[in-house]
Amino acid sequence: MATILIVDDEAIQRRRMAQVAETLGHRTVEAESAAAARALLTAGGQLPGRAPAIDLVVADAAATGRDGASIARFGALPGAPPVIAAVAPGMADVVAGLMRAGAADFVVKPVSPERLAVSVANALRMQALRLDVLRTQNLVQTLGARAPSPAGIVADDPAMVRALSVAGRAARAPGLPVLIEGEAGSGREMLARLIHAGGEERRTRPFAILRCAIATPASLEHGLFAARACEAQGGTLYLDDVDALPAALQAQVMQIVNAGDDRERARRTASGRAARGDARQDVRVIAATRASLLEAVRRGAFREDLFYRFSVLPITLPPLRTRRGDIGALAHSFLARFAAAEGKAVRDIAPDALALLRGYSWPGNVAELENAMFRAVALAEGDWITTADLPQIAARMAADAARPFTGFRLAPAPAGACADEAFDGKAEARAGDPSAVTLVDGDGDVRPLEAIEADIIRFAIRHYQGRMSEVSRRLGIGRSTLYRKLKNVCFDGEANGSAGADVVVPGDGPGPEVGQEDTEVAV
Ligand SMILES: Nc1ncnc2c1ncn2[C@@H]1O[C@H](COP(=O)(O)OP(=O)(O)OP(=O)(O)O)[C@@H](O)[C@H]1O
Repeated sequence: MATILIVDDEAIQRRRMAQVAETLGHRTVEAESAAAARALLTAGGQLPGRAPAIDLVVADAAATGRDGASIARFGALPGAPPVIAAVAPGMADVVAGLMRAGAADFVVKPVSPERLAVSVANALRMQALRLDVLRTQNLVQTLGARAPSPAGIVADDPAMVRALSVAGRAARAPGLPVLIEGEAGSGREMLARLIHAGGEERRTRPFAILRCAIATPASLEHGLFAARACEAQGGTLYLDDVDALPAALQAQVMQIVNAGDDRERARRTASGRAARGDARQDVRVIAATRASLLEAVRRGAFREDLFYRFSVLPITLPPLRTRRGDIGALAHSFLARFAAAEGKAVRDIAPDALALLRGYSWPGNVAELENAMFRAVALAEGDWITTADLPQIAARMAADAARPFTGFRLAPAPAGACADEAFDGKAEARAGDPSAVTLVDGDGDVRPLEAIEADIIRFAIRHYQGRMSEVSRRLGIGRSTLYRKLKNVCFDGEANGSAGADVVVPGDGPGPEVGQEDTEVAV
């Protein structure tokens, strides 16, 4: 049940809306003017970032007069309750202004119960997400202040916001094992360090790393023993590529995980006496895998019971090519960090260079982008990063583009492939299908024109290696139209980034990694 503030100067209208809200199971508070509403909102501890006593505002646009926009703007503040504007029919111009100012939605009076129900449910859902993001942001900022790393987390994409939100939950449950799934370079280790440094109990303790795919079985066994006995004492054991862990050692990990479960249970229930139990077992396991662990279970290569233990807190990091909206923010964040570290004057990325970055498929994910920006900053001579400072990316795009474009593909992309994968060779390899633009989605329906257009523009950028004048000439559209489409159509993850989902935290320099006791074992 939410508390909804109804703002309307006509008592009868107020009551009508309040009744609808109450039939939906919500509590209501009423105000007859914008001033009265503001007083209620500020008195109730409604300052940005604080838990609201009022969860949602439904405000009549006419009643709030010129103040309608300020109420709507209030709704856009971090942590403030969302505002639904109630308008008379034919007030389209007012609606546009209110939505721009920050209103979450609008309803046309007289408000039907069904419409209000949908609008209220959506606004409350969005608000829950915003608050979750704020909490994650607070966690990240706390880390920035207390821990030397991570330098900055960029997560505009909803899937990344979700991953950070689960990471926040994991940090607050220090005994539970965590599984992070994602491709190489997608940020798995960074997230593991974030979880470690975000937990009160472990952040000052060691963060030990065991790289299962590159260590020999003997050194792995030694490393696991060392981690349990002393190296990761009271801290975190990060098992990179856990799917490569030999069966005998999986049993040992299971023991560590069981001990962690017992401690977590004791911590949550009572005095925590059991939590003090065997100090040698006090290690939290965070496992990472780039292959599907479920697949490994099916093959009999990974213990099913251990897989289920890890599945309590699974986090999936999406590959960079499926969250293109994050590319610009990541590139700028790396630019700021490296320019400061190298003492270079370069401050920004030229539009052509940014388009090049956004058009590339990034098989090496964020790690590859980080490297590309490091080199670009080293090469840059002026204020801007230009396409000339990204020679490797241009060359790889040229190689991509050298593959023949065979036309439109009517068949849907292979399972698990995103539209972009048609260009990076993966879909091709899996489906034996040449590079093509997909016309039909996985359900057999024709894809929206905008999505097909976005694929064609991305293809053209690759084909002409980011030479935007050539791209716009060949596509027969002006450069400004091309840039507008890049912003609004091609990379809609960025354009549609949910309000308040900006978790870009300023970098704190390329300092040492989390925890002075950071240790790498057995490799
Ligand atoms: N969302 C992000 N925001 C800022 N930096 C990021 C983000 N994701 C990853 N990075 C940076 O990208 C680099 C690669 O990340 P990380 O090492 O965590 O990847 P990984 O998945 O563990 O890959 P690998 O196991 O191949 O090293 C790191 O320097 C990390 O700090």
